[in-house]
Amino acid sequence: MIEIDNLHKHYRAPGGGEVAVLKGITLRVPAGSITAVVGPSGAGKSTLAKCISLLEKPDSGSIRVNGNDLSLLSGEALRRERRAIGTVFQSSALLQRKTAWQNIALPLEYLGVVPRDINKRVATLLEAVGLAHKADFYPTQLSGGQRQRIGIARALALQPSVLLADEATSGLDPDATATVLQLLKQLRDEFGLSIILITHEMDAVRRAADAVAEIRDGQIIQQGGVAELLAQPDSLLGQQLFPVNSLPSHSALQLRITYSTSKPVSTDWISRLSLAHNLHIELLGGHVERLDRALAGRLQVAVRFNDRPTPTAQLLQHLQQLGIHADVIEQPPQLREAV
Ligand SMILES: Nc1ncnc2c1ncn2[C@@H]1O[C@H](COP(=O)(O)OP(=O)(O)OP(=O)(O)O)[C@@H](O)[C@H]1O
Repeated sequence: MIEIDNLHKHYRAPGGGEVAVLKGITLRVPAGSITAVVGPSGAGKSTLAKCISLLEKPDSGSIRVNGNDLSLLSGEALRRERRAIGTVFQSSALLQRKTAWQNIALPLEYLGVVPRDINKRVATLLEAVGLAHKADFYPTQLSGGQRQRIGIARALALQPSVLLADEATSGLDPDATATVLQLLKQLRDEFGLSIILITHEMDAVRRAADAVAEIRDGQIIQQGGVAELLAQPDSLLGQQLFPVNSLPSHSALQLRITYSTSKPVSTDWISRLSLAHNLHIELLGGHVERLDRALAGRLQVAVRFNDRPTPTAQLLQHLQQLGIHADVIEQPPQLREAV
């Protein structure tokens, strides 16, 4: 578990004066979960990453790992406790003259771990990241995704309870990205890690994160569980996670659909609704996806009645029973009268 409370950090501006970069960041990442931190360029994400990995000292606030406040430490105690946090960056930063095996072994050698234990630990880690067969390969002989997986194995060498991944999938192709994200989820579950995923890729957030926090101008402006945000019709983060680009449609009842997470949504709801109310539905745009723990969906649809229209309120109520929240975006005049 990592608990970040009211973290502040400023830098000296080159022309004099100070720039406040983090203005009271509070974030909790429980063991066995992945929280993504997103936000525009210059929002303070890297500064937050540097504070969490203890490369920068925050001005005030606390960073507690399993209850231990790391922001208060310095010298030997800081060096010792830094092990609680493993980091992996965009460029995996592997040493080019060392093999995958040697790169992973390095932090253990620095610590003076005996060779027999190093062998065991490196073998376990190579196995965990699925690259036991690449142990003797040099970084230049590995693909970008494989390098990143070795970087993750090295970050885990000292058995941290927190893994900080700063833009760990940026620049990787879709397959390599998928493999790295899958690995992070597997490590979350196997080792009960608290993972902080700093990223600008909403796709990565949707696929891997349990929760997400958006940081802007040094402050968290929205946060919550990914599934919950997707189920909130007006959540801006939810809209960024599942952008809905709709086709235009005229003279029809247009609905914005959001799948609930509290109630299972039957995947055949369109047929059920069509049969019950003698209507047909045009799908104008949207996104439905099975996330780790729920079915999430945000869609825009046009509803046309074949015969006598059902009052809109009744239709919305039926949708609610099917686990679907609907907002009316457009309603033709003849339907307004039918309500
Ligand atoms: N060492 C420094 N000295 C002065 N200002 C800095 C320093 N490091 C970062 N900043 C400023 O702090 C702000 C936040 O930078 P930071 O790198 O944390 O943003 P970011 O969200 O990671 O952006 P990006 O997504 O582009 O990497 C920026 O305005 C930047 O100019």
